Amino acid sequence: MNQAIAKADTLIEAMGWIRRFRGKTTVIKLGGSLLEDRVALHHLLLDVVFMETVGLRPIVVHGGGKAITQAMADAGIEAEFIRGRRVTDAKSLEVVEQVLAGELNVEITQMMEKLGGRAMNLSPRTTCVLHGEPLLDPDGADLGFVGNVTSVDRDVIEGLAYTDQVPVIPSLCYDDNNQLYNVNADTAAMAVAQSLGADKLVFLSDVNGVRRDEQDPQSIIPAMSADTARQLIADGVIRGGMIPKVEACLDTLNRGVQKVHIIDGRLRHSLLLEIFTTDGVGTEIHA
Ligand SMILES: Nc1ncnc2c1ncn2[C@@H]1O[C@H](COP(=O)(O)OP(=O)(O)O)[C@@H](O)[C@H]1O
Ligand SMILES: CC(=O)N[C@@H](CCC(=O)OP(=O)(O)O)C(=O)O
Repeated sequence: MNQAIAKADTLIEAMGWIRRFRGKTTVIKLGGSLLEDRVALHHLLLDVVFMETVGLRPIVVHGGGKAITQAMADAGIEAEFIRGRRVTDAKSLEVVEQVLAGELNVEITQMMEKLGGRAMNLSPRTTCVLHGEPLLDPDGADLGFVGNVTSVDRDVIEGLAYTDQVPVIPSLCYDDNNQLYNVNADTAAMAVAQSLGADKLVFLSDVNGVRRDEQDPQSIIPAMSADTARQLIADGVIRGGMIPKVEACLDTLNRGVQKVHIIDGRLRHSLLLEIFTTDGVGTEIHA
């Protein structure tokens, strides 16, 4: 009996948070490192289904960097990255499209449906909601078919809320000439969050947050200012795949999204902990 009462207490405790965030949009970016861990992904999608069930509006944007690199290797193509972005020629783009739109997008949507939620895949193979243009590298490097999102079909995404469906969006966009581009998924999540005026943007990765020493989980920085983040990139403390993530956070804070978090998706219920507890987990970047 006491156990049942404790469960009821937990529900009552959650009520304040649920009221606070009901109807509010949270963009959740799933990284490829996390997508490799099916158990962690299962728990995470369960959190997303829970959020939707209690009236929050989660939107999932996903990458799949690790799976793309593996599929490219299988096709005999060597991966090359410049400042965390994959150089994408025509052949690589085919692989990227197959992995992101043909495989992961469908799998995530199906997993959510199996967990009792309703989800809708919005990909170039169904309904593409991201539009953009080629991304120009600041140092003039040729990135190939790498895109930058310039507009998002808000109406399509927001319309799904009326049918209780969670949008699931891969990081691909079309330009005006129907050319497809590979978009870094952190950048894509940022564009979606900005366009919808999201209340929260959460990056779920395979590290516990931004660390002073990449190898040392204890060196996590729980909160940092935009200036510190820029300095840590310049100093090389933040490198590789963490660069576009932090850059996306900085850009997002400039445009009115209130909170940006980088958290460990492998930690069970990290998403719910982030939203429904005072302390939160991972790294929060503030203006
Ligand atoms: N200062 C840092 N703190 C934490 N991780 C870092 C840092 N600098 C680089 N990284 C790397 O960034 C990776 C996360 O980026 P990425 O692999 O692109 O993740 P995702 O697939 O989730 O987008 C980490 O696994 C880590 O290797
Ligand atoms: C241009 C560019 O770099 N695109 C990314 C898209 C996937 C992605 O960003 O996946 P993660 O979230 O797992 O890093 C890529 O090809 O890897």
